[in-house]
Amino acid sequence: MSVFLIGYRGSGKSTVGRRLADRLWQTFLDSDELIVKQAGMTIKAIFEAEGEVGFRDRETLVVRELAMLDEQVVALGGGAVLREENRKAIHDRGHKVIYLRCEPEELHRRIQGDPATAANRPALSTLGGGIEEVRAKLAEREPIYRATMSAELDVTNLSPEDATVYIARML
Ligand SMILES: Nc1ncnc2c1ncn2[C@@H]1O[C@H](COP(=O)(O)OP(=O)(O)OP(=O)(O)O)[C@@H](O)[C@H]1O
Ligand SMILES: O=C(O)C1=C[C@@H](O)[C@@H](O)[C@H](O)C1
Ligand SMILES: [Mg+2]
Repeated sequence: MSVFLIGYRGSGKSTVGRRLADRLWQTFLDSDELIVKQAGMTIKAIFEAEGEVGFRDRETLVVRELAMLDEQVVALGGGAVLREENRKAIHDRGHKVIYLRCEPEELHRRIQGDPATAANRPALSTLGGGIEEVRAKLAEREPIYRATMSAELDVTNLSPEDATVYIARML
């Protein structure tokens, strides 16, 4: 069994995932990092060259590989559980899925405060990646995150360290 962290961009999946893996003495893997490594391109460049569908196809292959492993802490991309086949790959192997829930305003603050990552992430709609997009996409996705998760943690007011401790206790 592995632990998969899901949630919107900026919820802290990569930050908390790395800390949680250290704490559990497990390996940390990040689907976005694996996609970038395999493609040899940034996520933004993949979207530009292959469209969102091209990126999602790559993501599906990576999720399938990740779901085969055990004893890992996995941070998934913000849209990685949108496809039914990805959710099924994770559930079929009985992995635990933690949804890092966060208020849209705080997500937006964190995304904006991380310009290096932001430069490599494409907008997801014609709303252009700002607070309006975060609100709209989160409202659309939250039911999917919740239908996928084993448990939810509201990280809006938690430091990465506190979020890590809470998840370790939940597990
Ligand atoms: N609990 C937290 N409190 C405050 N800032 C945080 C917290 N967790 C993460 N951050 C900051 O928010 C930014 C985004 O975090 P991170 O990259 O871990 O998010 P993510 O969920 O992996 O996003 P993405 O889906 O884009 O990969 C980083 O600058 C990080 O330092
Ligand atoms: O929310 C999303 O759809 C995305 C989130 C990021 O983690 C990346 O996977 C990519 O930028 C798409
Ligand atoms: Mg990340």
